[in-house]
Amino acid sequence: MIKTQKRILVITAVAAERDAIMRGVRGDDRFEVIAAGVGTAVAAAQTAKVLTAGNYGLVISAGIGGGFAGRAAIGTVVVADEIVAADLGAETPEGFISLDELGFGSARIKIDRELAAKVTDKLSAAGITSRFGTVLTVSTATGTSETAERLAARVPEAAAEAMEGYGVAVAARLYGVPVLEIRAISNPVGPRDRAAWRIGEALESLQAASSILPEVL
Ligand SMILES: O=C(O)c1cccc(C(=O)CC[C@H]2O[C@@H](n3cnc4c(=O)[nH]cnc43)[C@H](O)[C@@H]2O)c1
Repeated sequence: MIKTQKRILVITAVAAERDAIMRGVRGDDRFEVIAAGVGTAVAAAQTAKVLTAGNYGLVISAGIGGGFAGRAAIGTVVVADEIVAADLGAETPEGFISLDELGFGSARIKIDRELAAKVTDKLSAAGITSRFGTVLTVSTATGTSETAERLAARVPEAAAEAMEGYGVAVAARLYGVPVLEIRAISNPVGPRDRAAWRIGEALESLQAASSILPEVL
């Protein structure tokens, strides 16, 4: 397999996610892994700052995430086929209007299917339970069944949610660099029960998922 000579930028939210990924890629110096902070603004700004300074062939938004019921169970890995900024739009008495419907661009970023398939195929071969799915980017982590149901109705193909992917993807698109999003599921999307988040299990899955990246990219 021909490997990319360009560097690979991985953007996480927090240091624990960054460290799990660094353990996974085992010192492969093509990977630069940065804990940028929580949310799209800081994720986009940090991504753009790094891309301005370097020669990168791929950007990955990675970390833990919430899984939609019946779509992505705790400990499994979701590789995005599309990233959707699910709350970017306008609220009206009749319901939510997306950025696309408003005519202000798109809240959806498609992922290169071939590239994402290489990752999921390798994850499966390594015995890591994973799936393709749409990953939502939200500004507020879902904390009620009502919001979970509203988001699932708004984006029926949603498998997971997190808080940075769209920001990372917008910055990468600006620089013409392909993007992936990889989420290890730590909690269900639904009523907030922070004590029930399986962060350790998700970080182990994130490390395991990262360990296949040097071979596949
Ligand atoms: O407290 C810890 O030890 C710890 C270790 C690793 C990560 C965290 C986080 O809180 C990460 C926040 C990050 O996680 C994403 N996330 C996870 N679950 C959800 C969710 O249900 N809805 C939205 N986002 C979620 C998100 O990308 C946050 O930035 C703590």
